[in-house]
Amino acid sequence: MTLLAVNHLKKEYKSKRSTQKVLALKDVDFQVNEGEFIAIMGESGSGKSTLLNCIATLDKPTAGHILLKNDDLANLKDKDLAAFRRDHLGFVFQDFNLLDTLSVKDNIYLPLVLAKNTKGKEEKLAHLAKQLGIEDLLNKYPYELSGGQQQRVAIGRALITKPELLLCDEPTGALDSKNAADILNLFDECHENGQTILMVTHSSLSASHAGRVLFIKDGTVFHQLYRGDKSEQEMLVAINEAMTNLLGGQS
Ligand SMILES: Nc1ncnc2c1ncn2[C@@H]1O[C@H](COP(=O)(O)OP(=O)(O)OP(=O)(O)O)[C@@H](O)[C@H]1O
Repeated sequence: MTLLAVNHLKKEYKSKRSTQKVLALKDVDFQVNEGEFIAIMGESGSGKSTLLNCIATLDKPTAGHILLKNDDLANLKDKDLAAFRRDHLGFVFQDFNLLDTLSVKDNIYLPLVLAKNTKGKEEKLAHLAKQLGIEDLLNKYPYELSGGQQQRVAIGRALITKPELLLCDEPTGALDSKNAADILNLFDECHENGQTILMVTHSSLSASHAGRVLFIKDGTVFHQLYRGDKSEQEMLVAINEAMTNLLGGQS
């Protein structure tokens, strides 16, 4: 079943200083099925973050539509956007974005507290903490943790509401290769548990964990690569080939 439909999305930015316009997205069109793990790749400036921000309702498209479970995001009123994000989306960013004044436990609880939906929070936390391997960290503070540990906590915070869609922007960008691999294995597990994931990344290695990779160029999806029966290693080779052929050598 289609969870997310991005229909002919266009986003134009008007420059503040000149009358020139920047066409960040020209015509982006794709669908995401429930349970898919999709990576979005493209050169710097190709519009990946713009696309993610539009899906996250943090930015408004100039034209086109985004539908989550057939509901058009354009119909959401500004005052309802924060609640929409809280109730339907999970976010994982490159720089973790945890609150240093809250313990790990309270960081993870935060979306439930904001949604006034704290019933059964202890069981939810216990389940996630086990899955994420952070059971011993719950009473610590973010500044006491390594980058990899902080990202685990951020994933816990993103997943505690059981969001329909997990949006990730360079989730391994600030991590060393060992921690990045651990986080990617966690995404694999989440995916196996049925979580739908959309991940923007520059990293072929990260993208090789996805079931499908969308390559963005000139404001459109100009190529898609399906994992199919390929191993991670074979997918990595295929992604690097696609990048070399289609983007002109970016790795
Ligand atoms: N708020 C803005 N105002 C004006 N132009 C913008 C704005 N945000 C993005 N752009 C422009 O839109 C285009 C796409 O930017 P975007 O950040 O989406 O690219 P990206 O693929 O995410 O790049 P990177 O990989 O470097 O993060 C770029 O030309 C950028 O300069």
